[in-house]
Amino acid sequence: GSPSPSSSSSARRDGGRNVDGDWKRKVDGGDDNGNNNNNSNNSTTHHPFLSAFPKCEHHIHLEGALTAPLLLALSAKNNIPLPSSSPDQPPTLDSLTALLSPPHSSLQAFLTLYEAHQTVLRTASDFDLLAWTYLRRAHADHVVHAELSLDAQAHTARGVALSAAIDGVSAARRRAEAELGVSSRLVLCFQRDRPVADALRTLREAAPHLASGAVAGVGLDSCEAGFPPGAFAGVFAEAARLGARTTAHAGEGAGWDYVRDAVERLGVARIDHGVRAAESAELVARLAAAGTLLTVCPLSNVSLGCVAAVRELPVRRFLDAGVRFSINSDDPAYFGGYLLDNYVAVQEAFGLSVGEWGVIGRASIEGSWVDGGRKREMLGELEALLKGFEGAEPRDL
Ligand SMILES: Nc1ncnc2[nH]cnc12
Ligand SMILES: [Zn+2]
Repeated sequence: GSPSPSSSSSARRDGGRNVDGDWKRKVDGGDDNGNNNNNSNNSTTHHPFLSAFPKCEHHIHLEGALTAPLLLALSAKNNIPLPSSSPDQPPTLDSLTALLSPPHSSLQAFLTLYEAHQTVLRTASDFDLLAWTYLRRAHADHVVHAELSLDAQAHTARGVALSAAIDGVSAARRRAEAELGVSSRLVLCFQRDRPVADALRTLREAAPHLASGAVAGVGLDSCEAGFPPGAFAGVFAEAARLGARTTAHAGEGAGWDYVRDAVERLGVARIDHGVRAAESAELVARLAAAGTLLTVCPLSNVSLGCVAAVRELPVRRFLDAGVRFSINSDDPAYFGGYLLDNYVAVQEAFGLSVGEWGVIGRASIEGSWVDGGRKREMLGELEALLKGFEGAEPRDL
């Protein structure tokens, strides 16, 4: 169906009384002022600088923001059963919460669960509710700009119209801009373990949405090892001709050579994850020289066993080498935290200075897919914050 101008009214129509009142509070994980109380430590009270930091999130899969309350509500609304360990024991809030909680045994094990869960998404208003719930939660972490990924093929393969998914997300994005002042973009990700021809078909179907601005760019995700980026060179060349921004997951589940392949053969100016690029000094120098933005996802990398702990990530290495990167949540419902939690985890592991956070913040803003005016607005807020905390100790940030 077509999206309504107000996502709250469309959600109400689809979800009946479940979508109001208690349910809404549970789904949002917070009270009606947008204060969150789930999935989080005392980040806000203990980290005045990181809480107030104007954040750009570039790597968040909307399907990865399907929290346990949202899964239960959409499963009931659309009459789609959730996978359960036993047929006569439907999942409960507690059992689902446990299932979603990290660690996950592998990227593939996580992806299998994630794909099973997203079958509860059927209508434009479901996508609207999902995107709005995420954007509202992100706003509580002072995310000022968000670039939202969507696995288009996973939905169209289940019979959901591409335009329904896109229209639903667009409605939530408009509302977030109007009510929260959060700017956002939509990124359609091709799944690299599906045929290249399928990606090309999806790109062509998305062309009108690229032209309208409802879709800003394309990405490449899913199981990485064995599916090198170069296979999609033709798709990415056509996407660029259509005016799409481009990014690709690389260097998460496979090695640094996949990062090089994505840069060389897909021509991307951004890499999602990219942390294994640190294994090649030559590639590190090249990424720094090109100004390529890596969208690093600390809690994701730990949750999927890519690294044993956040302190093992090449954060210092990248800062020292001048590699630009942003910090991101990837799939917050599955990896134990939203964006502020990821910022706090980085600070606890590395004890960065105000100046180093300035470098990260500027790269995040400069690397966002927004115009110069929006960048200047966000930079102005960042510089004012940095000035206010000049000379502060890392432990007080
Ligand atoms: N971390 C991840 N890696 C690859 N594909 C994904 N899709 C959602 N999350 C992903
Ligand atoms: Zn990802």
